[in-house]
Amino acid sequence: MNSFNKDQRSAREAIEYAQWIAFGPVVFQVARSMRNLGIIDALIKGGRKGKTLDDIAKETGVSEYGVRVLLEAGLGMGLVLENEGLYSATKTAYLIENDPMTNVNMDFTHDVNYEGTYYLEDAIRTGKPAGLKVFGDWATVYEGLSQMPDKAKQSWLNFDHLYSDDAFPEAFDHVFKYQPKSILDIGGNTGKISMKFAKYNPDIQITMVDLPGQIEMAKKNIAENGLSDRIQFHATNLLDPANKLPEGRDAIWMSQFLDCFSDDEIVSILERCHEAIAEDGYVYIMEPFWDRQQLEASAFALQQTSLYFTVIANGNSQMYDSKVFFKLVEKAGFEIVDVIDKIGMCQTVLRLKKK
Ligand SMILES: C[S@@+](CC[C@H](N)C(=O)[O-])C[C@H]1O[C@@H](n2cnc3c(N)ncnc32)[C@H](O)[C@@H]1O
Repeated sequence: MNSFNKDQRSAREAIEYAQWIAFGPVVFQVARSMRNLGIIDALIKGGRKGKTLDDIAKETGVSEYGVRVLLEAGLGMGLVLENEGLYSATKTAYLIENDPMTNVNMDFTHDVNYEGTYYLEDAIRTGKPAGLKVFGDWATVYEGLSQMPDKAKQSWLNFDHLYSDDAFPEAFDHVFKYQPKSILDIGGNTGKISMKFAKYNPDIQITMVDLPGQIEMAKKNIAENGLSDRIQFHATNLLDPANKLPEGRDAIWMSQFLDCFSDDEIVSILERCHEAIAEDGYVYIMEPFWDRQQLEASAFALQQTSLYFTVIANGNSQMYDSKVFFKLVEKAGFEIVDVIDKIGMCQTVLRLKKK
């Protein structure tokens, strides 16, 4: 994919596009309100023939005024069609209502990022996640994740899981091909992936590494799934270079983890992986690199997700361009042995060995 090397819009399209950007937050809230108030659902149920504004107001219980302003905004946004007073839904409206990826992205944008993104400019100027204050007084979102309001936490988890869930078991086939006996799952979060490892292979010894708050969350989930005897825990903050990793495992797994760190922090964590891993072991990294996506829509979603890291998560990380990331891996003393694209919806799996 190389769609970023020329300006593909005519002057007229550029004017329209600039207005989309100028009204971006309004456009977003209109679509979300139409979804939440049942207006898109009513439009879809009206089929191609469509429904009158009155009918939609009666059906949804929203005032005529409310339906009118949303429908009119929806016309300009390409969500709504109008023919002789009858309103119907477009394909885009159908996706806003029914597409799981679109819904997870919208909820993540609203529940986690919307308020905080107001402070994006401050975040860029200071290198700090200036929007995180809307949730609490933490240095990074990860310290506060287990204490975030339920709705925000759920939308965060849904977002995180959407992009990694469908990468399994395909991603594991690339790990178990080399028959590791022990594995570190770094940044294991809820314990979901450690549990998948445990179920995939009954003999492998698993250690999950994460911050203390997440380890507590994971311990509970793992106990509820009856897998406590299979998984050990190592609570640590890897931002501190003095915090070493448990040694001697013959595989290290990190999925959607290193994107939580800056360039220098990634090198520091990988250097500690280098120290900790068995001499002939492999490090596996699963990341959604925006430059390795098949579709422009996927690259777009990842490029915009980077700003969540800037303003909410930690102020200094992102969804990486693989060209930038690969240099960091090599700087830490690793050689990239395999690059496997098209894992699940958007992931790439890297296999590294010590140089
Ligand atoms: C985006 S989640 C990845 C979850 C999981 N690996 C997956 O693929 O779905 C990142 C994880 O890294 C952990 N993490 C972030 N900063 C950390 C730090 N400084 N030390 C240890 N773990 C950290 C977070 O707590 C979180 O569980």
